[in-house]
Amino acid sequence: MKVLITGADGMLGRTLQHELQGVEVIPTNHKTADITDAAAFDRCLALHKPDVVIHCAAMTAVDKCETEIDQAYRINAVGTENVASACYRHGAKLIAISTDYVFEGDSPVPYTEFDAPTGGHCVYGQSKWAAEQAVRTHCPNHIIARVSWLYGPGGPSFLDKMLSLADGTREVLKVVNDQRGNPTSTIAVAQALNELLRHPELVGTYHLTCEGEATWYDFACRIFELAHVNQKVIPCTSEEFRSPAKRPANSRLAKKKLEYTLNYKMPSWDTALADYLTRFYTK
Ligand SMILES: NC(=O)C1=CN([C@@H]2O[C@H](COP(=O)(O)OP(=O)(O)OC[C@H]3O[C@@H](n4cnc5c(N)ncnc54)[C@H](OP(=O)(O)O)[C@@H]3O)[C@@H](O)[C@H]2O)C=CC1
Ligand SMILES: Cc1cn([C@H]2C[C@H](O)[C@@H](COP(=O)(O)OP(=O)(O)O[C@H]3O[C@@H](C)C(=O)[C@@H](O)[C@H]3O)O2)c(=O)[nH]c1=O
Repeated sequence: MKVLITGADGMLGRTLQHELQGVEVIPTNHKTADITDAAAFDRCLALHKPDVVIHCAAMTAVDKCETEIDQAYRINAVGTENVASACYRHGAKLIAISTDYVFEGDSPVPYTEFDAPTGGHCVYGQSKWAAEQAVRTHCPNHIIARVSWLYGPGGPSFLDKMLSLADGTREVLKVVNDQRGNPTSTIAVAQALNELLRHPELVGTYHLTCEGEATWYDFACRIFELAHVNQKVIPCTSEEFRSPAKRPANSRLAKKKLEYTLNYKMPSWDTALADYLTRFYTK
């Protein structure tokens, strides 16, 4: 099976290049397959004839999307529309990576695959929601895989930011404690995608996030604890730590589809984080 990856030089794309098993991987990037150029992307699929496209390419700088709105929609929404319609024309299954930020975050319980997002409060989430709708409209043979709070080899991620901020120059770090989600390793996502690739009959929306929940503050504390970094962290509200983009208060995703169709369990975020730091972190 041939699997073409868009945005393969990004954090998730790089992990997928190493961790996908038993398939031929065709990595593409901005230069070899610019998703905003519909004709060029179509030619790319005509050339490689993949069975599956894993679509990772996106504009992921959440705060930057607030000011560069056209660019966010050009890449995330129109780019995905191009990928979806090319997949349909060339008979490739599309696995499109989406995000917890498509939800508003005001539910008191984790969101399931059967809850309807609105796009949330920020431009990044809204443009990714437009991307999801483009996938559903233009390529019936698809999986929309929502992931969240990713970290992985080489970053960039919240984990990398925390470890670089803890350089001994700051007495305390303030981290928000009123946004709750599922910190997720790109390796755990790759393993779940391996399982989905073994089941070409499966379609629709899937949540692929690690089990268990944390606030960004909990996540930061555990990163420092497991990495044996001595950094004081204090909890704050999102009002105190002001950012241009409004993130969801509740980003937790329930993994009902993995349970119903494959009986597959994602690892706990704590175990995945410990494994990751053991493998990839050196002081
Ligand atoms: N990081 C996270 O915490 C989360 C990510 N996601 C989703 O997962 C996916 C992968 O994210 P992640 O790996 O972290 O993101 P990265 O930002 O690390 O990687 C995205 C890649 O897409 C590339 N790209 C941007 N524009 C284009 C374009 N026009 N044509 C081709 N490639 C392009 C970027 O290239 P360049 O650098 O050259 O612009 C980059 O290599 C995305 O869809 C993201 O929305 C979902 C939830 C959480
Ligand atoms: C750096 C820093 C951030 N924060 C807060 C800001 C924000 O509310 C939260 C996370 O900040 P970040 O900007 O690192 O993370 P952010 O870019 O919002 O992460 C998101 O990225 C996109 C791509 C996704 O799809 C999401 O799933 C999610 O992973 O932590 C602090 O409280 N203290 C700090 O020192």
